[in-house]
Amino acid sequence: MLTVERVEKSYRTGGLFARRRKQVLSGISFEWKAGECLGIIGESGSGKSTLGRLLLGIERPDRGSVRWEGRPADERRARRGSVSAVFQDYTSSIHPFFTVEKALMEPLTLRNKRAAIDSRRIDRLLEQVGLDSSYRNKYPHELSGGEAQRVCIARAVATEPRCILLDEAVSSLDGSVQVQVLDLLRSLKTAYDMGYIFITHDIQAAAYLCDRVMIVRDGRIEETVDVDRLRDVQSPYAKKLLDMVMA
Ligand SMILES: Nc1ncnc2c1ncn2[C@@H]1O[C@H](COP(=O)(O)OP(=O)(O)OP(=O)(O)O)[C@@H](O)[C@H]1O
Repeated sequence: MLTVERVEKSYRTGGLFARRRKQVLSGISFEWKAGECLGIIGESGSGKSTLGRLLLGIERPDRGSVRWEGRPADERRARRGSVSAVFQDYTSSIHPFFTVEKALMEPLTLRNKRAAIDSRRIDRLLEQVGLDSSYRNKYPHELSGGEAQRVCIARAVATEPRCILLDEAVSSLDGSVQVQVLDLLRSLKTAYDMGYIFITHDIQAAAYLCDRVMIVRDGRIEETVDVDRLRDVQSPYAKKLLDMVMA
């Protein structure tokens, strides 16, 4: 389980020695339970990716806490087996000189340095993301956007975490490829019995994949609602966001 309590985050503005700070997240508290698919939605600049980095322990909050199974997210032990991530920029997520096989081996060998990785494991991972074994020897520049993102997803599931955090992971894919990747995520969720934290500005994509969405505005949680009650949102901002999609 992930527990986020009263998180605050600000950044210095105007250079290294500037005193002024911009508040990016304020009073963020929520829980994510195993198996759940939680959408975090909001407009550009609302603080979604900053929150994602705090959940991954890449950055620390100024105040408040982010804990996986009770341990602070910035402890590697807390994250191991708990969470992995897929980002928007699939081209730079895979080392340009790594074959797909090497890219998939990396998280497995990091987790278990001494174990020899069974090559059937690589084939199985590829198969699960809809790619055949001929992809093992391809380099990132030989992959389409959808294929590269499938490899990133295979990397994320390789260590079988409880949760995958997806930050705008389908946003730069073409419409039909987006739906294919969302369908893939749905099937992997069942196969691996895991959940997602799905960060996006796209309410439709969030509604397709998630059980619950949290609407973030100017670094605060505006409203959290179950997807099947999305039409019942209360806050004027959430209503406006929805109307823009429904129009
Ligand atoms: N490392 C940083 N240093 C300074 N300011 C930052 C930093 N990271 C983010 N910000 C600022 O924090 C605010 C929120 O950014 P963030 O990327 O979290 O928003 P977002 O909702 O993910 O937006 P987008 O959908 O456009 O990626 C922005 O104003 C951004 O300029």
